[in-house]
Amino acid sequence: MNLQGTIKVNEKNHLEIGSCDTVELASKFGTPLYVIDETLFRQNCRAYYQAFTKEYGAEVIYASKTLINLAICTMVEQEGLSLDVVSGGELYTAAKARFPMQRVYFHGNNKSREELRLALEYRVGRMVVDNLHELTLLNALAGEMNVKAHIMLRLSPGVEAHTHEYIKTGQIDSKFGFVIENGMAMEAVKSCLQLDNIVLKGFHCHIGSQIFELESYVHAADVMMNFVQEAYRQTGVLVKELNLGGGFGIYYFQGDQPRSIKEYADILLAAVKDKAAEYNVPVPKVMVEPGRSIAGPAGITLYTVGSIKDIPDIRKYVSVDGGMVDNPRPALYKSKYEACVANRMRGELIEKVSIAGKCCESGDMLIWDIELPVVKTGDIVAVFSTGAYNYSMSMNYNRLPRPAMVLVQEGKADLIVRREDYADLLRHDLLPERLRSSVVRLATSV
Ligand SMILES: Cc1ncc(COP(=O)(O)O)c(C=O)c1O
Ligand SMILES: N[C@@H](CCCC[NH3+])C(=O)O
Repeated sequence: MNLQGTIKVNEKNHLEIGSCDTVELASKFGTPLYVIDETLFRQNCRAYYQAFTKEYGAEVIYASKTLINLAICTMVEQEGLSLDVVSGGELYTAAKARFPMQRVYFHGNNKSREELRLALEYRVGRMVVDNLHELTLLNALAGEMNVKAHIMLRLSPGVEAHTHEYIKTGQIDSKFGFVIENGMAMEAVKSCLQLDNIVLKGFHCHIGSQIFELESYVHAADVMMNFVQEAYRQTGVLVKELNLGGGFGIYYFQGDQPRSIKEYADILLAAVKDKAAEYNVPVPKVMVEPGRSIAGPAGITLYTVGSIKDIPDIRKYVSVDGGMVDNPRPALYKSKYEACVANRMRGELIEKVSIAGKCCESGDMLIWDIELPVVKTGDIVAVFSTGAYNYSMSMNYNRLPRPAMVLVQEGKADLIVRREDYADLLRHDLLPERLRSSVVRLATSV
């Protein structure tokens, strides 16, 4: 078990986070419960700020798809990071949190007209343009609104990151960005020059997520800097900004060996500098877009154990009160997690169990074959490293209300996302007048 941040075992043999006893958190706020360690979240922001911004003047842009709400946005702002948003909803959240719009980057491979208009109205710092349709639309909208759109072009560098198939993004066969290899990217640069309301500021790429091999980033930096030079040579445009995306991996499970954020910064910035010299172009301003490595380790999820089904010599299923609805990653990517019995951290008897969710879905398994102190109904199970892509990917399948989220620090626990109730589930349901009659007649029964 990799206890990170303020997570520890207290004198009651309970799991503690942010100096809060998790058993008390579960009883006060109910379960399932997302718990965010404010100290670790801020420490991770600071580690990035120190390694990239203080050391090299690079900009760190928190990827809000990882986890976003008013409290998270506020902390990101306070820690001096910028924000990457990929939808009108994320943008609206940032605006409501009064996030400075100049520090917002708007991503997405299919932004709608309304989303683009909203981003222009808010005057976001950079639009990260993914395709020609968007470029044309953006130019037209900016013209109508009498503003200029400051953009970066998202490029597909053809770099394969060694990670799960579904979270790779930099390879050529991908829905994201302009492909460099086949000339699409250069055509896009040329198109920008024809468009009156577009100001091309830089290039962007993102090669994937949960990446441990820093060499993949060096490769991407090489391809991108080569393109900076080529674009300059072919069009006379010398961009001054290079956004190399996010993707830095974290520890989830034994065998995961993340490098330090400082190493990541040193290697990446050295690569950009070397390549600038090699390709004879000025060193651009560098940006990175971490998400998982800031929020992931800072979150845990608490569940209460309900039914336990023991199939002798085969498997013992321990069912909890959440599952794929609050953490779809094991079902989607076969992601592995570590967990503990939060109310009995050091148990004598250890047994192998599998932790199941409560959805009507055989694939709703959180953890297969984990060794835990003998688990009983009513125990609190804590799953680690759930801060990233859990709440943000949660759903209401089986009409399960989404859990609450608390922010803990130095013994204080504040609710930052309220638990959904049944009324929330019906909030958007409408009953047409013709169904309201107490006698519902079938169309055929005339
Ligand atoms: C464009 C872009 N930037 C940044 C990120 C953040 O990645 P991560 O959470 O792996 O750091 C993602 C997600 O993969 C992304 O698609
Ligand atoms: N949602 C993915 C990673 C983010 C992909 C975004 N480009 C995960 O949970 O690992």
